Amino acid sequence: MASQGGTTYNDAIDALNSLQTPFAIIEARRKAGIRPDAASIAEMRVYLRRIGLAPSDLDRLNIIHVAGTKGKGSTCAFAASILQQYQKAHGVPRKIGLFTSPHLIAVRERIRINGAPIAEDLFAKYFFEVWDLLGKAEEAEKAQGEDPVSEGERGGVPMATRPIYARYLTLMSYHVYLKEGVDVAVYETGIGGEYDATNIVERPVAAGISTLGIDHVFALGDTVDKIAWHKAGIMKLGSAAFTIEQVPEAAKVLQKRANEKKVELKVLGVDSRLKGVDVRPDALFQKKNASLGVALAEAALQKLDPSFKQNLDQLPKEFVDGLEQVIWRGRCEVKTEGPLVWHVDGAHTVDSLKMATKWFAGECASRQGPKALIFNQQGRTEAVDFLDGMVAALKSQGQGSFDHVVFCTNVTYAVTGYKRDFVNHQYDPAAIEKLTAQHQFAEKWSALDPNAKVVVLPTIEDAINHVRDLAKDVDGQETVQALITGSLHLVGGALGILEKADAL
Ligand SMILES: Nc1ncnc2c1ncn2[C@@H]1O[C@H](COP(=O)(O)OP(=O)(O)OP(=O)(O)O)[C@@H](O)[C@H]1O
Ligand SMILES: [Mg+2]
Ligand SMILES: [Mg+2]
Repeated sequence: MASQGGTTYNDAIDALNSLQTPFAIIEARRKAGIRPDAASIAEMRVYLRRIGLAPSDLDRLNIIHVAGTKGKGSTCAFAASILQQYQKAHGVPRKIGLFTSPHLIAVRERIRINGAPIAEDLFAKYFFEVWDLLGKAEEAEKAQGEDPVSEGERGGVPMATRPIYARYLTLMSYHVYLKEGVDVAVYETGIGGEYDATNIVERPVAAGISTLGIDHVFALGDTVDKIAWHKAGIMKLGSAAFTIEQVPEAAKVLQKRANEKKVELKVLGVDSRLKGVDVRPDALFQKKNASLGVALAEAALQKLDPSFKQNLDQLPKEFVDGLEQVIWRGRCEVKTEGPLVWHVDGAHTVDSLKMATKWFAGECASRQGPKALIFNQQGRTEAVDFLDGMVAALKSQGQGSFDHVVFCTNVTYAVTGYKRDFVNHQYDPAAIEKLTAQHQFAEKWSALDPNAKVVVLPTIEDAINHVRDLAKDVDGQETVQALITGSLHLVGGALGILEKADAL
């Protein structure tokens, strides 16, 4: 597909959506057991070359690289926010990049500079520059009689002209950050580490591995040690490496791989200098993320600013401000709408859903009134087993159970359907149409808690309106406490509705 003369942000998002792997192909690969492997990295290097860059060019970005099952994005946000505050006070670093995934409200949120998502026009400009460079380079290689297939060939499948969605954005981010003169960039891995598109960086400033657990079982393996092997792949000889305390199986693998790579891996406890710092939410997992973020920022500043000296007794003011003023949308957010209090969290794994439910329970402790849940997770059959943990987590906090439970799809609006930034070809369209997953969730929840009033609704907008209606019936001091969780797409769509157009 050519750029078709389009130049706007919407054109770019449409072209980007055309790079999604369709559901049918994902299924076929799954059945054939095709997983990301070393060839994925080889291909990324070819694409990088085709946009005129060598891996050594990425050294200029002074990359902080973060992998982990949970807390990657939060850790990255802490590190970037600290660097931001440091810059305000010292003028160093000049420009801070932050590359994260997935997006919550708009695709361009994944590529930030100095805290802000890149502007729509800039996104479109760089998007099509990369698009055209890739097209022309492939043509030129073919014209010279080079076989562009052979280098990145995987199992006889020729390399596509352009990489798939997430990898395209990774590639584009390098182009953007180098053109814009970014001198430190914080990168969240997409899936895993070893074979993730972000792992073409050879000399990061530092690598950080956040909490490990089970997720992406098909790509990474079904045990925490297999998963740890992948995440350990971002540690590089000559770069600082940090992690936090992990379950023993994971810790062992990380250490073993660090030894093999001759990397000194520092295992951080909760940083004692965080005492008195208002890290939100006030939960252990977030203090671990913050501790990792601090260590990564320190490692970067040690390289970028010769006058920076680590203070082991106390965090500098810029660090405290960075931690306290960090903005990381869709995680543990509270929004009050009259007699209705929304709690929004994008948790979508077993452990993080328990965590999110406990956080919600804590928030509910001081309020009276019914509790409502809006939940979805699309395209993961195992998600039905996540529900037990949530029921148990609420009970264990002495908060009883949800009175109302709503399962909906990630389709944003009842009338207009998906916002462009959320179009997703990777899910089974028939299952969305029939609300298959949602009916399974409903059946399971009714078995777990026969007293709950469970409903299945087609869209996020319908679900929100349903809960808003509940709030019309509460009296006096009561409020409806609502939790929206299970998927970042759900949460992003919900924030878009709750805050209208200005959610970004
Ligand atoms: N260290 C942690 N351990 C367990 N749960 C966590 C941790 N950090 C964050 N969470 C939970 O996971 C949610 C997502 O956090 P975050 O965006 O930082 O993770 P991520 O690793 O980037 O996840 P994703 O897979 O969505 O990219 C948070 O809202 C919180 O509920
Ligand atoms: Mg994930
Ligand atoms: Mg993330």
